Amino acid sequence: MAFLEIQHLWKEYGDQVVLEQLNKQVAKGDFITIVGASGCGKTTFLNLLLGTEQPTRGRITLNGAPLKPEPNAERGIVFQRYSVFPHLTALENVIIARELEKSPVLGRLFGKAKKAARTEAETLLDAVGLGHAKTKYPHELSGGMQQRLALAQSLIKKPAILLLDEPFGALDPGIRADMHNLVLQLWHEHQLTIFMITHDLKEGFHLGTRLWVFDKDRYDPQAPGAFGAQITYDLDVSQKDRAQLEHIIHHHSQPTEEVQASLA
Ligand SMILES: Nc1ncnc2c1ncn2[C@@H]1O[C@H](COP(=O)(O)OP(=O)(O)OP(=O)(O)O)[C@@H](O)[C@H]1O
Repeated sequence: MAFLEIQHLWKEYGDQVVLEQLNKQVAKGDFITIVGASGCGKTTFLNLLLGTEQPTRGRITLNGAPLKPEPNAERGIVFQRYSVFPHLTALENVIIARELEKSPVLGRLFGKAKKAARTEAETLLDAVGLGHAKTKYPHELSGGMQQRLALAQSLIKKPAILLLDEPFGALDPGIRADMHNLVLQLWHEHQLTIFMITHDLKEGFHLGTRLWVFDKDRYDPQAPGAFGAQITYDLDVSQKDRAQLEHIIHHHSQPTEEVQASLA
């Protein structure tokens, strides 16, 4: 049985077909990077995995059981725009992620449980390189530091699956390289299965073990919403090889200037 299985998955909004007939199996520990033209349904797909959106048809199973129809601790997400609480310090931001999970109504933990959450939050902040910034507020942190904080917030819930929606899109190249190393380290240490959307094909190739291209096989200019995107390429990129990257770019049906530039 596959760890995660996507079966005949469709997503439509009204008469707009966004995703069409996706079928995939994902093994535990896969690091799947996702590229595709703007608006082709990548975030919608992540929302289906997270449980904030439901398929129109088909289903996703995790260890053989249908995914719970709402977000829960088994799936964590980090967006491009920072999702941290502005009025809490870095440490409090991580602790509250645990509190909201364990005590969704009160949003508070007490005594031993609170102490344990604090210790875990401190360890995670050290792990993401924010050990020196525990008492700082988000506005006092750089973009890269805020994304590190968002990662720590997700990881304290011990997700099996981490969903990353262009988490480094807004960061400078140097900071991005540091974040790549951090994500690879966390993926390994926490034995995560990761789905990550990126606009940077080179980044997808560098980080992933599989690279998925979302694209429309069929397009009707008279009815742009009639056909949805499919996963047109599922490439094993675990063995990094520049020739393979050239191949992907060559066969990508809509090679954008951005993609070409990323090779330069
Ligand atoms: N809640 C919604 N209601 C109606 N249409 C939606 C909704 N969410 C997304 N869409 C539509 O679905 C399509 C896919 O959107 P989505 O955000 O998944 O694309 P994307 O590939 O992530 O784009 P980008 O790369 O620009 O972020 C778009 O045409 C969008 O307008």
